[in-house]
Amino acid sequence: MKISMRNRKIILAAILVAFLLPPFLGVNGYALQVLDMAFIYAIAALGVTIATGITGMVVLGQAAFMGLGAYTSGLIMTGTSLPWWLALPIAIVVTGLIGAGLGLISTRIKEHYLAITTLGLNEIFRLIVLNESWLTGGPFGLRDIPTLQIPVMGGGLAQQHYIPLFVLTVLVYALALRIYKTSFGRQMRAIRDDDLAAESMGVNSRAVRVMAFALCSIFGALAGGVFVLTFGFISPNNFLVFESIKMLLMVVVGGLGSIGGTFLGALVVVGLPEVLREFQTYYLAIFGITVVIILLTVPRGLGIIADWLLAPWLPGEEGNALAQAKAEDMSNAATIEEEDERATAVAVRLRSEREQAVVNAPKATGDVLLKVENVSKSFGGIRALKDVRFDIRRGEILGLIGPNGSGKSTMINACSGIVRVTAGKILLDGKVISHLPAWDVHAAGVSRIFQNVRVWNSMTVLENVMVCHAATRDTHVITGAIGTAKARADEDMAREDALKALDLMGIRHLANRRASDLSFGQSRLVELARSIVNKPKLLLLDEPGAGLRGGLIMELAEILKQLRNQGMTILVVEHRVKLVVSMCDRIVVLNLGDKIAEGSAQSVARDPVVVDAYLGGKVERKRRLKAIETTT
Ligand SMILES: Nc1ncnc2c1ncn2[C@@H]1O[C@H](COP(=O)(O)OP(=O)(O)OP(=O)(O)O)[C@@H](O)[C@H]1O
Repeated sequence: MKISMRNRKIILAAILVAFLLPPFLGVNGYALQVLDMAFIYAIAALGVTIATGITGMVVLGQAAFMGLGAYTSGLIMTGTSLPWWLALPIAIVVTGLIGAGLGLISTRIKEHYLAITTLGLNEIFRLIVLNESWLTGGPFGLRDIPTLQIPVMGGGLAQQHYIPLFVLTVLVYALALRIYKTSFGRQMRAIRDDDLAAESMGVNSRAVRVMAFALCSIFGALAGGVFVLTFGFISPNNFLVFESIKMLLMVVVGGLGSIGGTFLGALVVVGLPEVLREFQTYYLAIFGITVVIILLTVPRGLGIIADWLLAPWLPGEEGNALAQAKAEDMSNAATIEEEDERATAVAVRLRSEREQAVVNAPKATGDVLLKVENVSKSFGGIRALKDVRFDIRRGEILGLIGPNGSGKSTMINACSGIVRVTAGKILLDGKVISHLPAWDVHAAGVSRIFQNVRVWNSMTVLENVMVCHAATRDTHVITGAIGTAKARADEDMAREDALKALDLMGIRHLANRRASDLSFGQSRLVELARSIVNKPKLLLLDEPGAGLRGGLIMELAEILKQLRNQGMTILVVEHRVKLVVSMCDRIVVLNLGDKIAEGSAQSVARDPVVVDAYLGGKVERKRRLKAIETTT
């Protein structure tokens, strides 16, 4: 049974209202205190979800950020006469700045090294707090910090804080959901799915990682500050490495990367051990077994429930892919024959459009757009490129061919900023780009597709294309989340252009489909749409026809010609000689890293050096045989 988005909103509203009821139903103070704790941890764990689940950096030091926020606000309140509403923001800013600084360092560390490094943060924090006892109270902690009294809520502190804490948690989660959908959220997810593809599509992975780290620490500091206001006492034991691991467990139980799931994960990890306490010495073992059962039965964690409920606020019509939605997608998926028919129809449409447009098409000016000047690239002892030089003229399609291992992909990677050249330089419009990071090369006007399809699988097709649009790239995470008029206008522009690019590829109908559910050919077209949405000056294509069938190859050739007619310059690596000859104005041939020929398709095809390189010495052997035959 499919429940509509409207009904899901109603169910969620009912659940939220139910959460407000316990203080009015006579629930005891201890249970309320456990729930208060769960809300605080839910806020801190959300930081881990942003850094680890959404951006893909394994952060195991969240307890240290939580402690930093707690101690900073506690010290301000006890040491000065500043009220909590000033102490808390100061603690958040201080922790956020420290988090951003650590984030800057962490961009140089990846995967498990980052996990180990951030694990060390807990110990560094603990030792500082223990040793600087003149300030922190050492092992005895900070006592008698003024708690937040809200007498109007009635009852003890746990009761007084319950509703404000729940409302704060809902607001923080709503903010995170907004960030998730903004340009910044898309960039975080693109980095997690495939950082190399993200960087070469213009995402400044360094800046995004630093900001994600800062956000993680800010959520930790907020939780720490609220912890102080709720309990009025902190000690190093509240922020041990075990707490960081507990928060990671909340994120995993909640389904890595699921915002709503993190809340459920926090409820389970904080609440379940308390429920199981009656089993005394066995309660932790039972808790562990329950968590394992949850993860075995629902590998995507409790996020599967939360994402279903939050689908109206998640990207794409269906939110995160549920089994049901996936099944529908599969049944809607086109058969191979239908796909071929559609591709052929698009190719025919594009051809007739091109024939009509060709009269008005901007002519190739012939001036040099990209200059490859004596470029060499070595990988250890392997010389992938040796002193290669050629030009790409504005408005042409230049083919780059050569046998396997001749250096074609390396050349494309060098032109797109993914590999640094060992010698020589590459200039775009007279400016050197070979020393720039990939995202700056993209901003300069160079876009690309990869030899193996590299779409961002967890995102929708539309989001895949919108990530690459420059208009929203610089939108700040805060203005994006607030939704200022400019941020909204940029977002609209990016969406409109992305839909146009999908239209050109004939796949607009797939806009809300998750990229992981696409066929190979469809993914290729998404990659192409992604690479042209920013209207690049130069498009680099590394074997765009690889893995495509007849109809799609025809469509691809038509699309490329169409793009050329619109004034785009294209460098294409392709093995299919027929495709190269039909598309390219000129061809450059590489062999073992050397440029061995350059010219029109016909002249290159007749060049004996090229034929020899492709046939591996057969020409020479034939010539010798012929010489022997004539002499005998
Ligand atoms: N990252 C790398 N590390 C080490 N060697 C590399 C790396 N990338 C490429 N090479 C080597 O450089 C040479 C050129 O490789 P490249 O992938 O550029 O060739 P290609 O012409 O694109 O080949 P193919 O047509 O098979 O894709 C090969 O010998 C390859 O093994």
